[in-house]
Amino acid sequence: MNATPALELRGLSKAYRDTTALESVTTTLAAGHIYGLLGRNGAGKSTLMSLATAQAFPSAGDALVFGHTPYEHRATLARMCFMKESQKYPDDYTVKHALASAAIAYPNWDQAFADQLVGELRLPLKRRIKKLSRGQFSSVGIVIGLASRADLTFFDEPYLGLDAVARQVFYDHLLADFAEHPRTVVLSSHLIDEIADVLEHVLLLEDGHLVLDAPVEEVRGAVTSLSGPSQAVLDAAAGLPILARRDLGPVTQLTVRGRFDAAARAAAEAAGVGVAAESLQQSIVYLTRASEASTTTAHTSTLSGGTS
Ligand SMILES: Nc1ncnc2c1ncn2[C@@H]1O[C@H](COP(=O)(O)OP(=O)(O)OP(=O)(O)O)[C@@H](O)[C@H]1O
Repeated sequence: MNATPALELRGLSKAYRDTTALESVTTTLAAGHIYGLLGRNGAGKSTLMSLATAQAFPSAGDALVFGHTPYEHRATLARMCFMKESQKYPDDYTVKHALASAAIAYPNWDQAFADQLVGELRLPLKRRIKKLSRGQFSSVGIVIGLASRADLTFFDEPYLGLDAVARQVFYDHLLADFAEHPRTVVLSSHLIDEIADVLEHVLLLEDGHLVLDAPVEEVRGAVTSLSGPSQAVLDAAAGLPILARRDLGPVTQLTVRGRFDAAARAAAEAAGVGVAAESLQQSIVYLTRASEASTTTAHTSTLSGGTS
């Protein structure tokens, strides 16, 4: 595997007239992994992708793709694919035209794979792009994003309008094809739990700041909920940072930062305490709230996580 990072962002910022869309984002995306670029509406996800793919210029800082500034380097541009949620196509383009253009543009294009995806996603090849439903439009992006096999592929909210079957087709093919043809994939989303099983690493943006940059395995299960008789819950949580507490008469529900291994879980359960690892989405919500509360200056959380 190439040791040059797929993407290196150094103090990357983007300001529009009255909005700071991205504020001094610094991080490194190693080659050969699937990253989730997460954040609420307006957090800066699309802006980050546009800057990384040379579709917009930064106000400060830079984005290096495989060691090069992409807008100065044609060969690097050819290694990237960016499927935008608002991808533009010429007015008279049919699905077939869009796929034919992609076949020319992307050096690693796999036509057989594209044909298979078109079939599974039931895309009408002869229909004009502008006549497609929202889900069909997203499917075109999925076919191009996957079949291009670009070394660095960005999918900006790829599932918009897709039904459950089509979303599963996407996730299944992404994982299977990634295993056979390792590359770097960045998926933006605000539906964190839906894509959690696909991701290896999460980057969370809030108001243009990178507030979390951590492997999924560090985040998932880093927050645990305990519920049961108050004293037993407090005993089970001894020494762990408490992120939230709710008392309902004699019952207490605590959310703590920390993992419960099999022995700790068994001991807590023997004392009548229910133990549940929080989902990736809930863990991210709790951890970012906690980091906001404990520091007002440092923006990026790395997770050390208390364990039990
Ligand atoms: N061309 C522009 N001119 C002015 N402001 C812009 C422009 N593009 C984006 N912004 C602003 O920058 C911020 C970040 O926008 P961006 O589209 O990157 O967010 P996002 O995380 O992709 O959001 P969403 O999930 O809603 O797609 C928002 O406040 C947005 O309104």
